[in-house]
Amino acid sequence: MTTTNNWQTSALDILKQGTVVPVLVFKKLEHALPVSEALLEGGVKVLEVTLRTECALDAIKLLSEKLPEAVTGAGTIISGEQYKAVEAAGGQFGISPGLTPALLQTANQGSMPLIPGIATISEMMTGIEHGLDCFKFFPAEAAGGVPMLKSIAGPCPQITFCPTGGINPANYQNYLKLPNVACVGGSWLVPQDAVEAGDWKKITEIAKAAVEGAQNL
Ligand SMILES: O=C(O)C(=O)C[C@H](O)[C@H](O)COP(=O)(O)O
Repeated sequence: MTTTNNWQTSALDILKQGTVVPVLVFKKLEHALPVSEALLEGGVKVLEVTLRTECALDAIKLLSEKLPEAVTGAGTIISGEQYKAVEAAGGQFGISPGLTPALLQTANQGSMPLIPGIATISEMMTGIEHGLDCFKFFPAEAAGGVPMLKSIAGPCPQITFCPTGGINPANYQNYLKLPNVACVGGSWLVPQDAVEAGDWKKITEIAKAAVEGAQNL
């Protein structure tokens, strides 16, 4: 069952727009703009706002309106209802930690690309059956890391990944060197203590270092 979708852009286009994708947890709506501006200043363009906090949808709406130069989407989508809510809020993409056939069917009826998470070959095959060729690999480090992605590239070289989970400044380049990895995601890019302290400069510095380190690998 290969399903075609009417997504406004492809999942691969989204993944290719930023080599490092911050996993954002906004506890307060007022943090959304300054944090995102600091990330843009550091060269980070794709923003994954997790739906883990109450203000997440409002943050996606705000960033979509105020920062058109960013590519704002949602993380932690675990239901079709959440997918639709993100779409309605103006999100440009959705990322989920895992996948279910119901979620994939909802996404295939929508206009927003979904990048669902997989940790096993069988989950990836379920995604492929629904017409997908881009996945989050989550939790990357715990689920086999770089060796797992190298193994998957054997039978399925056409599949592209955004590994997330346990990625940090010491290991992210190892992932980005793989031909089946377009970008990596992680919370290390936006430390909560910097957000709480309003240290936007620090967030720009971390972003800049990560983006520079991703170039010329
Ligand atoms: O919220 C989601 O949608 C998730 O799937 C989980 C996040 O992607 C990871 O929690 C990020 O992992 P760390 O960079 O190790 O903190």
